Amino acid sequence: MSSSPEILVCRPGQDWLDRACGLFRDITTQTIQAQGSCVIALSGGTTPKALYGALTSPEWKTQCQWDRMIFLFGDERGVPPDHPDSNYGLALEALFRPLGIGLSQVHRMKGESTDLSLAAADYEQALRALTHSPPPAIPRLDLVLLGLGEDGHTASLFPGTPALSERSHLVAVGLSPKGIPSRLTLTLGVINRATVVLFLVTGTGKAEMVRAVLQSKTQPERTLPAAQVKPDSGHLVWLLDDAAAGALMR
Ligand SMILES: O=C(O)[C@H](O)[C@@H](O)[C@H](O)[C@H](O)COP(=O)(O)O
Repeated sequence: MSSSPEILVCRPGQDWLDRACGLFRDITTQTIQAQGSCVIALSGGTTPKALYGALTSPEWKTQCQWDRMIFLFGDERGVPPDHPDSNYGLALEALFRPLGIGLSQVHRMKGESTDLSLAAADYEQALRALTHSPPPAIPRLDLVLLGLGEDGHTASLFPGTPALSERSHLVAVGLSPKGIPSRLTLTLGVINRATVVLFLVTGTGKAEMVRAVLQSKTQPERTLPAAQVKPDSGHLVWLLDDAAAGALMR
């Protein structure tokens, strides 16, 4: 079991973005120095858009070794890549294209599949092949970026859903709150095996959930997926802006 999470708090906006970019640069550079490449699972939602914009800015884009990175996704919505909700679509437009990252470095989840269970199995197979991790090994990703939902979900692991309790598969089908198969997600086994897990959380809307996950004394890990992210031996970092951290000091 790893030590307790490292919690970093910055002023909102550019301070938070600069700290996020600095962490991304340092983690990827150290990993590439040590092993020649860095396998990263990108998070979804809207927060990554600001991060990608900062990483592709003149200040940061020359500080990372992009050609040594392999990009996976922590989760994907059940939509085609050109849909506005696609996590891959956002990364393609805001990160991969601007940086000229070759699509051979990118492995997307096929959210458009009419059979999400098959898409999950395919992604699991690709993940195992990419990381040379045949069953029963669990791939060790170098960096997993995560966001936090206001209900405590992370990736597409929603409270009380089968994907959250999935222990034998690396990738599962995420159910929408209405119970409709609508997403693909890495499962906790993969996430908790990572060398570094970095939560990127901003805004007052997340403050109460940040406090519930990080400070609650009533065993939040029993119900809140984000509280179940406890890397086995890796490093867990929460990068919060003042707004998201606002309830921690109460
Ligand atoms: O595909 C997704 O929606 C995400 O992976 C999800 O876990 C996201 O990270 C959180 O819901 C936070 O989303 P925001 O960044 O939009 O607040």
